[in-house]
Amino acid sequence: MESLPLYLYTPHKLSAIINRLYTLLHFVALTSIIYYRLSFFLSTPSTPPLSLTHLLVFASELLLSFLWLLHQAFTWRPVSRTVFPERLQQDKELPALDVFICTADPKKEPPFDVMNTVLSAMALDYPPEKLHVYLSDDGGSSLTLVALREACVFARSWLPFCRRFEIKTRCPKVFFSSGDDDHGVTQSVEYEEEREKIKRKYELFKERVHRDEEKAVIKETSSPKAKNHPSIVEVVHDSSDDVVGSDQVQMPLLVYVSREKKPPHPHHFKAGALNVLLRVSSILSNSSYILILDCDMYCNDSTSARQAMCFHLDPKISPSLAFVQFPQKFHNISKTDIYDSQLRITFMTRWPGIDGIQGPMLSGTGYYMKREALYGKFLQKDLFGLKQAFGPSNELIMSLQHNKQHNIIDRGTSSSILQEEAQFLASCTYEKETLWGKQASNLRPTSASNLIGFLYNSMLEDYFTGFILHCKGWNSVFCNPSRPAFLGTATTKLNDTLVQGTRWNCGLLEVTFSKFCPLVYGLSRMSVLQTMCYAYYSLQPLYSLPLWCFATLPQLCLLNGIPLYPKASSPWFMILTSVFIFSQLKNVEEVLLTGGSVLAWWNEQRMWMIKSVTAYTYGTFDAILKCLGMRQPNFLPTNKVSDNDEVTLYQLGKFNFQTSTNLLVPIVTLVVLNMIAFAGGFARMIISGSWNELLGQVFLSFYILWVNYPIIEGVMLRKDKGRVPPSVGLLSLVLSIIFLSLGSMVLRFQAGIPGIYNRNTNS
Ligand SMILES: O=c1ccn([C@@H]2O[C@H](COP(=O)(O)OP(=O)(O)O[C@H]3O[C@H](CO)[C@@H](O)[C@H](O)[C@H]3O)[C@@H](O)[C@H]2O)c(=O)[nH]1
Ligand SMILES: [Mn+2]
Repeated sequence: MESLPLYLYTPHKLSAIINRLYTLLHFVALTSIIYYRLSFFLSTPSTPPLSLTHLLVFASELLLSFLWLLHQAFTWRPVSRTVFPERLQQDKELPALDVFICTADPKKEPPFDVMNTVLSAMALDYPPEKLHVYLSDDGGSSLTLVALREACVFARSWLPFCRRFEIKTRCPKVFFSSGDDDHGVTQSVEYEEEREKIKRKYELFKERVHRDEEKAVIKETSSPKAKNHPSIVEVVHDSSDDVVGSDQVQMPLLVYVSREKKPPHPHHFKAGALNVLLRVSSILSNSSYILILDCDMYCNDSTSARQAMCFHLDPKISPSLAFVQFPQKFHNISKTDIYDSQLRITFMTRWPGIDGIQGPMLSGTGYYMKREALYGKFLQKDLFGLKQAFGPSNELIMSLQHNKQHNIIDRGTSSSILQEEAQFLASCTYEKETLWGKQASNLRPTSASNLIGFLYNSMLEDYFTGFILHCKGWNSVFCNPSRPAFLGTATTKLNDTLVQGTRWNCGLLEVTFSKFCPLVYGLSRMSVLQTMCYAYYSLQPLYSLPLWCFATLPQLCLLNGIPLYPKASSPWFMILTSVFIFSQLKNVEEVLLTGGSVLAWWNEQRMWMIKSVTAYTYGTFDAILKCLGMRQPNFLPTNKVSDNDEVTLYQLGKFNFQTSTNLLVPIVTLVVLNMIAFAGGFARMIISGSWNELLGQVFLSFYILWVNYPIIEGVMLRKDKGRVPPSVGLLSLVLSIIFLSLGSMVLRFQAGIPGIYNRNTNS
């Protein structure tokens, strides 16, 4: 008898039809606009040189159109999936699971919160003897280690409590602060008593960790240790210690890993940390599947592992399935979400779309990875080759061959040799001359197109590693259950959002500039649609060019009375307007369909503009400098703590302009520039009656100002701490005036050359 399917796959046919129709219509309109521009340029070929402004605007239109086209791949075949974990085999048939949690900085990532993530992972609804939790501490902080030991003690009470009362929220901090006891067992006196008991233990645990944190703050203000320390591997809890049958509960294996760091050795940030965990875990537990979590991403649904297994254990898709990706969701999103911190479009529109092609991109956290996918397909017998690829550790090589062996359980922790070996695997020289972190296409003929571990080429290790996996023919699936499987901490400060965005976009361009540029490398290795999706991301930072252009040049021309767009009375104007309106309407439709509001769409528009002229722009510079070898890569972990004022501003939906000047000046300058241009242009339009020629440009400025009203407010109206500092406002005004005066001079100089502008007015 055929068993029931473990999951259901639902293509969204109606959405697909609507999306494709829209794509087609929009494509025709865009082509006609390009035709219009070209015929305009070619109509009077005898009068060179062409106006630079026209060319730049046209180039921007082309680039925007191209990015739009690439993006259509995400909307081509949207699907969704439903899982039936209750249909899984018995517990004893489930595969072993390792959980990797990374932390890097005890100040930005408070140990107590990290421990809550660890506890939520230990409490996953999975056979404890098959669950192994690893914490990587790149900060090398004794604080984290001590906190982990405390967490382990608390887990002895917390885990049985969760299991006994079928608690749903297994992150203790959330459980004790939310007040709703959403447990599966009906309320009882026994439960209440037990809850009180655990709560006291929890408070004690919290107190201890916080006390240590405070002590540490006094002691070490800046910790040079983070960059220079030996490797530490400590098995905090070994499940073979648990006496089965006694009233003591079984607990998962819990291991603390702090890899060695020494100044001249590159440590490759998170990818490096994950690779160390891969090696260390391979000789301790060597589970076939791995859940990867950022230290702020707690497990909000303890059944996520079983949900993921519905895909990994499905005989039809399992052989080629590399990972099951859950969306990143956040516990601290405010109603207005002014910074678009929830990354709605990524996880609600794009991932369900790409799931209908070859599967979602790797998203850094909240995914269940098949270990084998990260080990490449090496010839099993070639010991020399294996050592060249994986490094000198015999234990590690053995683990590759005995896939299901749980070394620590088989041999016991007493094996100090194993401990030593783990330390060796976490040393900073281990990877020298090996293939760890490399995409090995042309390194050795025997390992053609192989990768080992998470790849180092890009700071966006997730995007790049996922890309290479897909190129190698692996698939992924997107699992988006109604109860969020994981919840993280979203950025609630403009500065954090933009700094993070700069890192991401730099990471994307690092891939674009490499020989793995998705548009070229991907095309021969995966479907056109999947390539388009990856190419879209790899070129996303280029939005900065057209957005800078559209925020300055039409405005400059407007002030000088030079039209750039067709006359309002011409049919071309209609086409241009409808392209604008329909693309916005389509956007609104998407936002509404994914549960957002019109306000959310409006906020997304603004953040897209802001990010384009800051994060995308700086990310591009960073990537170029890095390519030229003029800049070292740097992964500054995102802040996971914020003070009360910041949170209040965010909750109120008010922009917090306490942002580094580098990031703030471009935004404010462009807004001020548009204010001047709009005022000047509008006046000119009224006085000279040239509305027919200038309407397009006046509207563009108006639209930019309308969307960015909160910035105007921040410069001119607000008096609170979060306003735009007057000095920045002044600097921006000066910069705008300089740009507009210099620009006007150039335009006048160009206009001096006969035959340039006189023909524009005829079009
Ligand atoms: O040298 C480092 C730097 C960071 N991390 C850890 O990496 C994780 C992600 O860092 P975070 O500062 O939270 O960056 P985000 O930009 O918020 O993270 C997103 O983007 C990253 C890629 O830039 C992905 O790796 C993440 O999974 C994804 O959530 C955190 O747990 C850090 O502790 C390390 O372990 N070592
Ligand atoms: Mn993060």
